[in-house]
Amino acid sequence: MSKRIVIASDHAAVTLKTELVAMLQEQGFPIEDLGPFDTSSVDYPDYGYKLARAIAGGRADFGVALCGSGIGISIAVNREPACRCALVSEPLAAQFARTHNDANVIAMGARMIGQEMAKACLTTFLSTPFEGGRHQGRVDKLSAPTLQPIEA
Ligand SMILES: O=C(CO)[C@H](O)[C@H](O)[C@H](O)COP(=O)(O)O
Repeated sequence: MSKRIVIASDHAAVTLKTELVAMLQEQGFPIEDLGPFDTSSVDYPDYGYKLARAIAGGRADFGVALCGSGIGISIAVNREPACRCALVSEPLAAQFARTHNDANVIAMGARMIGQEMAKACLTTFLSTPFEGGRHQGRVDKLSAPTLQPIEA
């Protein structure tokens, strides 16, 4: 079954969001756009929360989170324990986000990278599987309710 994707942004990344939605639709992904739908100023924590709740609630398998730098919305999404959100600006980082971190949300900054680079990052992200193995235990630690100290 095709991966279900949700996408959200703030005002700074509405144009990039529209481009990525069109690409994903062309590629046949079920994609839900959580907004916003115009460039009026909004707060990235609100849309990061909306996206994170959609992932946590099982409405989607993967998320695409966008803002001007990608930083603010990635911080917001990562407050939801079910989300592993990776901020990337080139495809190798998108690849590692999947192979090593099993990231389920990709964040990008519309004021940091061009549309073609963002498309390349997203394509890599969605086509790269998690490697498992030695990475599984580390990812499990990320998903625990709290991080645990190691013995000194
Ligand atoms: O979260 C950010 C910075 O880490 C994003 O770049 C936002 O899009 C940015 O802060 C919005 O800024 P604006 O001046 O209100 O457009």
